[in-house]
Amino acid sequence: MDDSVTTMQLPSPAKLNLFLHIIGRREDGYHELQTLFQFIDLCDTLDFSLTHNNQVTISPLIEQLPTEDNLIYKAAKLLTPFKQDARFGIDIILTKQLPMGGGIGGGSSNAATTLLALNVLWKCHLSLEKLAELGVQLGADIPVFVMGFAAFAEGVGEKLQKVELDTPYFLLIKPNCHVSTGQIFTDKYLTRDTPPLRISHALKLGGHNDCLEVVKKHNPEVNEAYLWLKNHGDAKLTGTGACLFLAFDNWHDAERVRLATPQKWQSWVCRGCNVSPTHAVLNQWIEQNWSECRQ
Ligand SMILES: C[C@](O)(CO)[C@H](O)COP(=O)(O)OP(=O)(O)OC[C@H]1O[C@@H](n2ccc(N)nc2=O)[C@H](O)[C@@H]1O
Ligand SMILES: Nc1ncnc2c1ncn2[C@@H]1O[C@H](COP(=O)(O)OP(=O)(O)OP(=O)(O)O)[C@@H](O)[C@H]1O
Repeated sequence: MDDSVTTMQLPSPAKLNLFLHIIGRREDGYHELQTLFQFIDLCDTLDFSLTHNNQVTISPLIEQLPTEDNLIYKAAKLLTPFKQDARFGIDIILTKQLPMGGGIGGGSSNAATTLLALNVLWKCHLSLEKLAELGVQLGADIPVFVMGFAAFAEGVGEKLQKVELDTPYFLLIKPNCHVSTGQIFTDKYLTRDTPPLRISHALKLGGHNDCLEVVKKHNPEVNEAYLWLKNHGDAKLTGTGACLFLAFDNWHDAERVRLATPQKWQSWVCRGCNVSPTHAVLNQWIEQNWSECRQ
């Protein structure tokens, strides 16, 4: 195998929940959702190098996160039984840009990117559907990153219908707090009875985020940032927070508000995407290395 097919660099994007309705709770504690996922072009980067030592290494270490708990490591271990050659290993370099505990799915995205890359480098030849089925064992947000299209999602977030959405610019703000998804979903004041919508209505009418009130209650700084952003338009919370976002028709307006954002909060202007940046780059890579991929 030549060098071009033993290394791969992929972007690992964030997602936004344009709305997040909780319509019920399953017996296992997981919640039945209706949500609209769109990717944004704010990304981590993962560099993969194939090895033949049967090891999975990840660098640099994420502070306070043992490698065994890193979703990248867990994703690699999930694919191990499907490797074409048991000696295959992988060295992964993670360049982190996405804030953690922000509700933008950085960890889930990293896991999905790893599944997609190793499926090719380790010649597992699994379908996207099979990778999504494996991924959901690690997290409800992983399937949408594996499938790679903007989607209306139901179930726990894994039943996906592809949608074509406007692609506005978003101002994204991260208040200085880390929200635990588990804590929000177990709060007794969380409302879990939004009536289910048909996809056509959901796309026409939009929606809200049922987690907002509970997240604001636990995190005064989210409330403060929400009130600030609301002065500029229809501010929304993504996932279980802490990140908030606001859509704009053009980059200049978004950047103008970003420049006015209190400096104590991290802020970005990014663009909504209907195709995951991971898939855009991966498809190019596969085209360039097609003959080796098929072996
Ligand atoms: C809030 C969202 O980000 C919206 O996209 C997701 O629903 C959360 O996805 P995630 O972080 O991949 O979630 P997981 O890692 O599977 O679960 C984290 C915790 O959230 C709760 N959880 C998650 C998803 C869901 N539909 N119902 C839940 O109750 C579970 O109690 C779990 O303990
Ligand atoms: N590769 C990874 N990158 C980020 N976090 C990871 C990773 N692997 C495991 N984690 C753990 O997952 C937690 C959630 O991180 P993540 O960046 O996915 O937050 P989030 O955007 O709030 O996720 P979600 O919206 O899916 O709940 C982190 O606090 C961390 O403990």
